[in-house]
Formats: sequence, C-alpha cells, structure tokens
Amino acid sequence: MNVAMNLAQGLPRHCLKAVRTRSARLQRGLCTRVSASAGAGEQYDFDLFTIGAGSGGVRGSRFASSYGAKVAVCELPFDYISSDTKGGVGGTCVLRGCVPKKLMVYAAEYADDFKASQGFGWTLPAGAATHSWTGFIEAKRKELQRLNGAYKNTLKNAKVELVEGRGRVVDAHTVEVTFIRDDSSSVSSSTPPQAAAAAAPAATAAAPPSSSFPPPDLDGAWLTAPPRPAPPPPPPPPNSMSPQVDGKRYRAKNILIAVGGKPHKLDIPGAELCITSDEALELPECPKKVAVLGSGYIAVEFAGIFSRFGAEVHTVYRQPLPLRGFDGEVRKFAAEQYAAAGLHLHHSSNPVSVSKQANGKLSLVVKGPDGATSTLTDLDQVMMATGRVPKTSGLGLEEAGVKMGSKGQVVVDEYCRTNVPSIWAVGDVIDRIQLTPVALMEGMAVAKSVALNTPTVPDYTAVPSAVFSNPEIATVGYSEEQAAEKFGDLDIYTTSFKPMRNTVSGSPLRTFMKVVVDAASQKVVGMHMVGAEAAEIMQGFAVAVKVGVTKQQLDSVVGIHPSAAEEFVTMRTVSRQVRKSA
Ligand SMILES: Cc1cc2nc3c(=O)[nH]c(=O)nc-3n(C[C@H](O)[C@H](O)[C@H](O)COP(=O)(O)OP(=O)(O)OC[C@H]3O[C@@H](n4cnc5c(N)ncnc54)[C@H](O)[C@@H]3O)c2cc1C
Ligand SMILES: NC(=O)c1ccc[n+]([C@@H]2O[C@H](COP(=O)([O-])OP(=O)(O)OC[C@H]3O[C@@H](n4cnc5c(N)ncnc54)[C@H](O)[C@@H]3O)[C@@H](O)[C@H]2O)c1
Repeated sequence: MNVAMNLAQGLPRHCLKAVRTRSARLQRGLCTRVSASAGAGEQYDFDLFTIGAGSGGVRGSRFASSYGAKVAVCELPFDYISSDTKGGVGGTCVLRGCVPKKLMVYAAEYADDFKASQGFGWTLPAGAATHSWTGFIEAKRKELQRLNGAYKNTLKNAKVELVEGRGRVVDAHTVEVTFIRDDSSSVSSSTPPQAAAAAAPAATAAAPPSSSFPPPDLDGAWLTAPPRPAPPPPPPPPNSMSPQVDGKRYRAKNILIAVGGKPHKLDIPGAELCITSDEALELPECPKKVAVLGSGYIAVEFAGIFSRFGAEVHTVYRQPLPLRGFDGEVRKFAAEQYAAAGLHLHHSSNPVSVSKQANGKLSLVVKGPDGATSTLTDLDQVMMATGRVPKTSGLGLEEAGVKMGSKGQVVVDEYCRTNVPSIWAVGDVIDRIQLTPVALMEGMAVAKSVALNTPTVPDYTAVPSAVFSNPEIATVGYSEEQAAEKFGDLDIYTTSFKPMRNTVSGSPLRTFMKVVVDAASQKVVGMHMVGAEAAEIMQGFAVAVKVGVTKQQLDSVVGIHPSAAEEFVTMRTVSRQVRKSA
C-alpha cells in the first residue's frame, strides 16, 4: 500500500513534464519499432494478444480493437474462487473483488439500518428482520454470472476474439493457450455460461433494473445482456486423464500481460486452514466468530462486513494502527471508529499459528505487543488478508527475457512497456496501484500506444480511492506525512462531528474530514474523509484536487445543506500549521 500510495502521489508534475518532453521522441521510436517488428514479411495472427480478461485486459483489448487493431484475449474458465486453472472473464474486480465485496457491504449495511430505524420511530416485530445468507450468496452468484456473460458480450461486440484457456508467453511474439478441461465436480455447480455469451444472439430480453450500477467496460452490453441460466459444463475430451489438453500457439505483433494477482498467504503453521478473500465471498454461512489477519483494504472491509452481520470479529495486525500508507490522523480516527463499531483490534500483533480444535472450530495463537502469546479460540474462520502477489509464475516471462521484480511483478516503463519491446503489462501484475480504475487507465494507455501509435503515459496524479469499511474511508492526494515531505510547509484543516443521522439513530459513529494545503501555493494537495458516503463524496472533490484547486477556491463554493459533504467547503479556520523549520 505504501508503495502504491507513494507512487500515486509521487508522480506529479515534474515527472509528467519529463515524460512529455520524451514523448515526441518516443512517439517516433515506438512507430519505428512497431513497424520494424512487423517487417521482413513477418505475418502475425493478431496485432495484440492479451493474457487475462480482467479490468486492464478487457479495457486494453477492446479499445485497441476499436482503434482498428486485430485483437484476441485469453482467459481461464470461470469459477468464483480463483486458482492456476480458474478465473473468468471480468477478472478479480467483477468476480472476486470490488463487485461481490460491495454487494456484501450493501447486504451487511441493512443490519445497521434496521437498528438505526428504531431511533426514528420504526418498530421491528421480533424476528421480522432475519437474513438468509444462502439466499444472498445465490443472488450474488446470479449477478456475477450475468456480469461474466455481459463482459463476454462486450468483447464480442468490440470484435475481440476470446480464447478460453491458460495463456503462456513462448517468445516475444508468441502466446500459447492451453485449454483447461473442467473436470472438477465441485466446479460444475458453479460454472456459469462458458460459451453462452459468445454464442448469444443480440440480447433483446428485459434490461436489468435501472438502479443497477454499471461496472466498467460494459457500455451498451450492460443494458442489453440479461441473466442467463447456467448450462452444463462442456464434456471432457475423450480418453483424457489430464486436466490440461491441447496447447495452441498464436503469433502477435504485441502481447499484453494483464493476469492480475492472487491472495498472499502467510507461511505459518495451519495456513491451509485459513481462508482468503476468494473464499470469504463464497462461505456457506456467515461466521459467528472470525479472526481477520492484516489491516489493509481487504482486512478492514471484510471485518466490517462480518461484524455488521453480527459476528465477533478480531482483527490482528502488525502495525500500531490499521491501513498503513494512509494519513496518520485518518488511521487513528478509523481505528477508534472500528472499535466503536464493535471490532476487537489486536494491534502490534503477529499471528503465530492456526489449529483445528476437537470441536471443529479454529484456534489462533497471536504474539501481542509485549511479546507474550495469547490464543483466540472457537473461531469459525481465520481470514488471511495479507496482501496479493502477481500471478506470474509459469507465465514464461523470464524465459522470454522480460525483466521481473522481486515480488514477481512485471517491470515496465512509464508506458507500461517491458524491456521486451513487443510485450506490455498493466494492472495488478505491475504492482503499482492495485485498483480497478488504475488498471483501466493503464489498459487504455497501452491500447493507444499499440493501436494508434500514440505513446501514452498513464497519469497517476491524485488517484482517489475508498475503503468500504465501517465506517467508510476515502482519500485523494497526499497524506499529511507525504505532503510534509514534499512541500514542507502545510496548513491543515480538520473537523470531526457526529453526522445528523447518528444524532437520532443512536449510532456512536462520527465523521472526520481533513484538508491538506500547501502553505506556499495554497493549493489543496490532499483530502481525506472517514464517515458515511465518503467514497461518493470524494469522487467529486478528486476532480478539484486533480485540477489544482486552491483553498480559497474551495472556500468560495456554496455548500449543499444539510449534508456532511458541505463541511469540506466550510472549514475556515486552520487547525494546525506544519512548518519545516518548526
Ligand atoms: C476482495 C477485493 C476487493 C477489491 N475491491 C476493490 C475496490 O473496491 N475498488 C477497486 O478499485 N479495486 C478493488 N480491488 C482491486 C481490483 O480488483 C484489482 O485492482 C483489479 O481487478 C486489477 O485488474 P487486473 O486487470 O490487473 O487483474 P484481474 O482483474 O485480476 O484480471 C486478471 C485476469 O487474468 C486471468 N489470468 C491470470 N492468469 C492467466 C493466464 N495464465 N491465462 C489466462 N488468463 C489468466 C485471471 O483469471 C483474471 O481474470 C479489490 C480486490 C480484491 C481482491
Ligand atoms: N476498496 C478498494 O479499493 C480495495 C479493496 C480491496 C483491495 N484493494 C486493493 O487490493 C490490494 C490488496 O489488498 P490487501 O488488503 O490484501 O493488501 P494491503 O497491502 O492493503 O494489506 C496487506 C496487509 O497484510 C499485512 N501483512 C503483509 N505481510 C504480512 C506478514 N508477513 N505478517 C503480518 N501481516 C502482514 C500488511 O501489514 C497489511 O496490513 C490493496 O492494496 C488495494 O490496492 C482495493
């Protein structure tokens, strides 16, 4: 996270300027190289072959195609839980990340809403509000199947050829795709239409409800693709004992690596008993008592989900405060709010081992801040949310001469191009900022570089992000710590208050807002919020920060009353001055 945030904030104007001055030179260089690689009568099957149809791969592929390139993308067969042989068009965000996670957050929020409504005079007869976990999981699965089909339609409509199977780079211009036979009985029940979308006629059935939100890259397909029933899995090839048969090679002028990442598990005894976010989204029932290891985005989001569903949640993390890399005050305030919301926070603690009890429940041994160990017992689940690693093993990249980083990430330049000129990489696999909109931006940049001969650099300045924990957190620009290092003198504006809704609802949660201003230029260089609707509020302010709004300009904006958001334009008094010399 630190790396990600530093990179987001650390590529400001000076870097962009350097990039721009080089752009013209590179533009010429790129064209030369591309046409040279295609020269000498060399014939390619595709202008671009993408490995991985997640956020970055779909975006890069379909835009390259729309710019006139001949494009194919390969993707593993669908499953809700990913592995070396399972994935699905849509990728992590759609199938195992942003979308199912947010659906879970929505489901869990109702628990708070039912409670809060009583402060406003509502009475819920005993037993009136019960939750069907399996009903919810089924609804979620149905939606993911629909999205999987819709994304396939998007590729089809964009004239991108979809090849199902595991991709591997053979050399600078060759990709081999191995068909994965679906021989897992556990998978067949959850296998959605593998081929349905590709074969689907232009959909005319009812559009989804207008309240549906469109995940990225669906465009018209989102509105027209109806839910489809899951057909049976394809029959296994005859006389085959191996799950992998038939590798087919494709020659491509350019190859785009967009294989994303996978959960990283700690190497502790009993790790095999632990779940990751993949399984957490597919549990047969909601745990009553759960330990979540780590305190990054995934840890605090799932801790909030389980806790709102009524579970006793223990969050175990190494740092004194959760959410390393975020603004210090935000981290402190968030920790207080998490505790107020019912989480048991085990800060400065390290998980030692996990074991199964005689009653089938789990025990977790934890080493606390004082070095002493204690044991959490009777846990239904232990969830490891301890980061994600690039999914590059066995991808053939080293053999093809591609430079790799120490964490297995693909090393790329500012254009997302590797040291092998025909191979590009975007998204989580380059380990810059692991967010869907960033993967989309990078995919788009590669599409322009490759298909339009317009070398394009993704712009990482002021990338906003949100943590869908309870309460929500959203941020754009620099933390106070980063800003102090970069600008020296700062004016800091903060406010903390009980939102109007909570004055009556009885919820103990408060809201925190912070504006970080570069004292010399009076530009707003960071905005942070902990509280309800933080993500929705921050998206708009991100525009202002990105275009360089000053504090005076922010103050000149008329508020929307009554709202929490208006506080951002009414913070008139400096809370604190940070001065280099002090
Ligand atoms: C639980 C969770 C919640 C998240 N929530 C958010 C959020 O709220 N907001 C946000 O912005 N980001 C969120 N993220 C991060 C976001 O999902 C990723 O940053 C994003 O999906 C990265 O896109 P990508 O294209 O790099 O990779 P992916 O979306 O992971 O796509 C890679 C694709 O490549 C396929 N693949 C891998 N290897 C091969 C191979 N050899 N051959 C063929 N195909 C292959 C995979 O099956 C996969 O479909 C979340 C992530 C997780 C895990
Ligand atoms: N709302 C969102 O936008 C969202 C949601 C989920 C995930 N994501 C993205 O996915 C990425 C991965 O999420 P994540 O939460 O798994 O990663 P993360 O890097 O945010 O957090 C990893 C956590 O694991 C801990 N950890 C790592 N190694 C450890 C070790 N050896 N021992 C103990 N603890 C250890 C870290 O201290 C940290 O608390 C994020 O960086 C984020 O970019 C975004």
